[in-house]
Amino acid sequence: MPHSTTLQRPDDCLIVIFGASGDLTKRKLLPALYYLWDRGMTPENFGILGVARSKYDDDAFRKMIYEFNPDGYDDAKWAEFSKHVHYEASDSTNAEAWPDLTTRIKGLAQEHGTGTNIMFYLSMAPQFFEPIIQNVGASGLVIDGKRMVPLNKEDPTWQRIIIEKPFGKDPESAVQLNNTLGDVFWENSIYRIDHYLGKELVQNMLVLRFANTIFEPLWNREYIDHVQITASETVGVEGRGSYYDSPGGGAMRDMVQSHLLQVMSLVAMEPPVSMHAEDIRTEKIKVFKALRVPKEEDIPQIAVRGQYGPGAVKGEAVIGYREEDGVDPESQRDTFTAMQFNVDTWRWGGVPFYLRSGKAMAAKKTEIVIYFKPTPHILFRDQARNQKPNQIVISVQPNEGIRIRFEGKEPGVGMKMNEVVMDFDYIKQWEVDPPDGYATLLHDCMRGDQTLFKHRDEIESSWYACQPVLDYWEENPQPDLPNYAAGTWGPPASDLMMQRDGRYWRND
Ligand SMILES: NC(=O)C1=CN([C@@H]2O[C@H](COP(=O)(O)OP(=O)(O)OC[C@H]3O[C@@H](n4cnc5c(N)ncnc54)[C@H](OP(=O)(O)O)[C@@H]3O)[C@@H](O)[C@H]2O)C=CC1
Ligand SMILES: O=C1O[C@H](COP(=O)(O)O)[C@@H](O)[C@H](O)[C@H]1O
Repeated sequence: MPHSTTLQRPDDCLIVIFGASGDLTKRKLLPALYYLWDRGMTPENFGILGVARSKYDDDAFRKMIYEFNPDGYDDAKWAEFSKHVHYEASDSTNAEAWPDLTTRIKGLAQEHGTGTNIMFYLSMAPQFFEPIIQNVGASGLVIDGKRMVPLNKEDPTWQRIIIEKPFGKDPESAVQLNNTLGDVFWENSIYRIDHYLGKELVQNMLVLRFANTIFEPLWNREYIDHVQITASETVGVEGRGSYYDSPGGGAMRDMVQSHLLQVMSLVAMEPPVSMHAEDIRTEKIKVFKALRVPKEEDIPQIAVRGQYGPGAVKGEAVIGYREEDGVDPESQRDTFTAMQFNVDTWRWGGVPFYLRSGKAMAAKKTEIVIYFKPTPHILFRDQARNQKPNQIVISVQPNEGIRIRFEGKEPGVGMKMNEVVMDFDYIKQWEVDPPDGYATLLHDCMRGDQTLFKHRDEIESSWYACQPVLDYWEENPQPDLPNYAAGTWGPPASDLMMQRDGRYWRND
């Protein structure tokens, strides 16, 4: 299936969301489905079934979703859309609940005329993934999960599963989860979601690189000095203290191993032979396989663990991580991680990729910065100290856009240079706010497009590159934690890591 931005209508299907009483469903999934429906991008025939243990019926569930964000829905349109929305109070982790659940699913498929196509969505905590997958497998609802291609074009029956993060907490658990999924579904029916891949400016990386001739010739070790990818957040752990402080939590697992390495793979991949999902994934997988697995002796130089203490974010006092509910007062968990990755390929030999992410930092921003090498010969000698490296800054959020920073002449007599910026501002250019990534990703799954979903090999290889650092941190408690005040750019060690290499984080 080629990756496409056309408004192709997906096949009829029933959407079954496990964990429907939770935060993700009301904050992201139902609004995204409403967004698609409002633009004619849902299937002609579709139904949505929310499943969780909380005691709602259809009407109470619809009301709960609507009341979470009434401004997000037009009343008349909601009345129409919500006819597609249903709820079953059931514990889907329990096999005994499944005969009734299966009957309800089949009944709704008949009511909405969706045939046997089903999109399952696991919007649950990770400990529930495996029992639910096994119960789905045993239900008999997955009739072609193991079929590689539709039997014929008149009968494009499918059952697909979207699975939320976190995808394991180490390589072993990721492999086990992949195996459980593989017992029920073929790889081409498994959609491991990463909402960062749904972000407009992340997808724009493919267009920037592969729809233009001016960038690609420079996109290699000859011209690029290093790459920085930052995802900083001003929020702390926001009531998720017990999850974040558990062995599966922390910034490395929550953001770096998952979202940031995915973003990095789009920066580092070779041009695919086509925009077919398989061709794009093939190139991404090669990047993950080329990720250097760090040696223990290198870890103190290439990885930094941070944890926020009390401070102030945007003028508001913030308690330290260790004071958060559900957090061990002596916790060693990383609320900030900075790490240097290397992609050991011909293109990227010697080019470090510095990734960092943290909670309770000075600003919310996600950006990719490509730093170019200095000119091979300095002509403007008296200005040499002002000459900054060229940069391409891809602002994923906020201020979505792409900015190219280069040297220009200041007006007036004499040759004084200064940094100037060519600015593609997404919102000014297109006069729209970027759609939420979940709308794109749900639409892609219903169309059978896996381009923006993760293959099992990507997940497993990304764990192999991160796990040595996690193990090292586990075995070597760090006495200086907390080591950054809330509202700052992270611990001094993160700046030192860059300075050792003669480089600096872009913190504007
Ligand atoms: N929220 C977000 O913004 C994001 C979430 N995610 C991921 O999405 C998934 C869901 O997150 P979120 O909605 O925030 O989680 P919540 O904790 O808000 O909801 C999870 C759901 O799990 C159900 N549940 C809890 N305990 C049990 C149990 N013992 N047996 C069966 N069901 C249970 C709850 O329903 P009930 O108690 O009614 O059964 C609820 O519907 C997670 O994997 C998360 O990592 C990813 C990115 C962003
Ligand atoms: O997946 C996650 O992402 C959010 C940040 O997402 P963003 O779209 O707001 O950048 C993060 O807060 C959360 O801890 C993590 O689980």
